Amino acid sequence: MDPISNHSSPVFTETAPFNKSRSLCLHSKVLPRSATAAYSPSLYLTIPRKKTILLDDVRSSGWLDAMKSSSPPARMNKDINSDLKNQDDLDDAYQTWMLKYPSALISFEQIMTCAKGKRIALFLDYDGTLSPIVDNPDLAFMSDTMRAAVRKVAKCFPTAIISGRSRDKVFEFVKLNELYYAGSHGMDIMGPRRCNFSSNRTGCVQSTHKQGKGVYLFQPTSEFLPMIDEVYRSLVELTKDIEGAKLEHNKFCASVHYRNVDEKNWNAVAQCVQVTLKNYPRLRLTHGRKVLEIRPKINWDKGKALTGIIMFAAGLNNCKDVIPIYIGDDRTDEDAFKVLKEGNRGYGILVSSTPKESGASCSLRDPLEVMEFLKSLVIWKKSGSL
Ligand SMILES: O=P(O)(O)OC[C@H]1O[C@H](O[C@H]2O[C@H](CO)[C@@H](O)[C@H](O)[C@H]2O)[C@H](O)[C@@H](O)[C@@H]1O
Repeated sequence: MDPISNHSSPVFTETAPFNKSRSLCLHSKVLPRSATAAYSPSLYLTIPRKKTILLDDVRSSGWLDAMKSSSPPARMNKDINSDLKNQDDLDDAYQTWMLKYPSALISFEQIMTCAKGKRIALFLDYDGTLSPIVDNPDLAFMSDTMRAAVRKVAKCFPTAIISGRSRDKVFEFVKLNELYYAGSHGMDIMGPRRCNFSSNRTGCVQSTHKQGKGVYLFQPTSEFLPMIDEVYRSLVELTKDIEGAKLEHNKFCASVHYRNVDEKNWNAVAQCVQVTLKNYPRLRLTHGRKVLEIRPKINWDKGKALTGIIMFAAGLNNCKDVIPIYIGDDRTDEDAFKVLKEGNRGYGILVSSTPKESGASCSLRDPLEVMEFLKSLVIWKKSGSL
């Protein structure tokens, strides 16, 4: 597989021939149509009385279907025989699915044969990839053994975490200094000072991380912060009577969790989000696993973040010999899989225990298999197979 050849980023543009002081600037395509236009301040949001009209909106726009299919359903507790039969069917379906998305563990040797002589760059999603999905997002801790595996693999290959969570929050979970972090679905990238993110260009600033380390920050949507704050506050208010609904402020993105909401009330959650979005035309909706996420309408996602980190970070600027491996479980990870697939470069690995369509090229069943894969990478590197 040809890694990062024919690379062209629609987002980062180089302003000078490459040298150590090469700088980044944002291509105008990235910026929202009216980057400087004022947004409507302090819109007071209420759910209109004519709920039926909104409900129709929610149904016709396909939101409810998308919400239902956003996460594998929990196994139903029927009688044991039919449950076993269902399980057999599910296993068969999974095996068939794996013909198209082979296990990255089983295909490990094959993947590594392609990586021989090249530099691997590793990209990891957090929730559902490094930590199992749990009901309370505040308690999605990764295990110490997973942390140790990530620490070891990061010593062998440049490693980045690309998450929908805010960068600070995902750092609190992962707690490893030696990684790149891209929070808010890639809209908040932090790299060490040695990387080539440059200051004095749109969105690039020098900063100091909590531990006092010098870092570069790349935040293409920083102007949206007040708007996201406002939307977050409005949605907290709007959803406060919906039992189980939970708002999460992910800095450049507001997330409305409905995992713990009774399915009969999902309409109400969707209505709150839909009525809010109508007042903020510069924001858009994306679906995650039992979560609706509101984020800036700009040409930036996990795929662009992956491209940016490869191009300008970790000394990987001569990308031709870099082979990116991206591991993720969520719909938003599909943006990164797409970048790899379209560029015919590297490997997208989908983490899923149920069959689903994906742009990934192989699969892993769950975070435990992800950990096995990371350990295999370390063993491979240490065996000098490069
Ligand atoms: O890009 P990721 O790192 O995968 O983050 C995506 C979202 O993950 C979190 O929500 C998901 O995991 C929770 C904990 O297991 C689960 O309760 C929730 O239902 C899932 O959607 C996180 O809370 C979100 O903010 C992220 O956007």
